[in-house]
Amino acid sequence: MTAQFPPPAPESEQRLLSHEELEAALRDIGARRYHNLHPFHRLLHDGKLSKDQVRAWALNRYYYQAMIPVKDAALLARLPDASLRRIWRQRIVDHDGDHEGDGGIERWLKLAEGVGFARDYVLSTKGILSATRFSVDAYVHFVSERSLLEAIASSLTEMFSPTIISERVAGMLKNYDFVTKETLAYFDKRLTQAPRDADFALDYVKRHATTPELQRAAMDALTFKCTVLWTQLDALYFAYVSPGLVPPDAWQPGEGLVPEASPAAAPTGVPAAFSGSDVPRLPRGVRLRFDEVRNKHILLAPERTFDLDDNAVAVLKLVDGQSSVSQIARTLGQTYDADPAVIEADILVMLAGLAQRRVLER
Ligand SMILES: O=C(O)c1cc(C(=O)O)c2c(n1)C(=O)C(=O)c1cc(C(=O)O)[nH]c1-2
Repeated sequence: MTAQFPPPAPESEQRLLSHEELEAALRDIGARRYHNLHPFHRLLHDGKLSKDQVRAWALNRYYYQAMIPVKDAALLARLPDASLRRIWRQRIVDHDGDHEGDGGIERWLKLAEGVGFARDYVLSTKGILSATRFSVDAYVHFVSERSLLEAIASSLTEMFSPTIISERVAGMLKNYDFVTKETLAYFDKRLTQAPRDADFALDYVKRHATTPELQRAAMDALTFKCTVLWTQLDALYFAYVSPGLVPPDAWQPGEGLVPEASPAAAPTGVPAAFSGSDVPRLPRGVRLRFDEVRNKHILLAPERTFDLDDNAVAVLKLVDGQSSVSQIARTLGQTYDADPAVIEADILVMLAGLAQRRVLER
């Protein structure tokens, strides 16, 4: 039997690269794997996403932002000398700020609030996708467990971020009327912070990757980090673009938002309860629609969508601006062979909920 030997590594993996060659190899990884190439980012920058899809991005990315200083603190704890720690600790200050209301995390919260989220909902991280959590946590673990060289090399994606940030900010301002320059203020500071951080990390990697094996480890670390970013966009695409399968417990459009002021609101802000003789109707601009991608009915309101359960769909199909609640209950009673009085009681609760969210009026 012929023994199986692993194929010899290509020459580039065995030879010690010059600093220029190493940098070129690292940049090549970014050119092929950085998240600017992901379809979700293309859609985001080209203005092809709905407001809810942009919200899903802002909400999920918050978790990345919140964990970056945790990752940097793990790395800082492993740095052996004060001169390195002095440099690295600036990253934590950049994200956490020097005082309440300052720093990158705070600016990202403003971004999330700018697209409609309630701050506490974002801070709770309740609605983020599990895949976001897994990939961000994997980055923190990687930096805590691998060699210092690999930990530092994994931050080198920042070499590529100024280009994507410029593209993103210009594209989003041009294409979304609900996005303002103030909302995107987070990115202003990144345009100077990222190159400063990347220069330091690149210099460190060049000086410490002194064997072909160490150079390979640095390249692998950068590849891993590109995957961390890419996976987050895969998860967003799958849940909120196509096929549009939002996992249980993840954010559903309409959740965690600050209620928008609406002229249809009652003066007290809370609409009075419906009665059987009321004739419910959809306010102007609100429509019942079948979402082909998600294969279910949704209520489409300006800048918002609401998921509906089967009962709500059955009722809303009969909301025609002419039938009273009691008439709708009678029709459903006949259709489902059920007691109209019981149905009416259920409908009244459901309609009150929809009216509170300003997608139903009388
Ligand atoms: O907007 C982006 O596309 C983008 C990318 C990256 C990156 O490449 O890792 C970072 C950031 N932003 C960012 O804002 C940030 O604070 C950051 C820290 C790090 C890191 O690995 O330490 N990457 C990034």
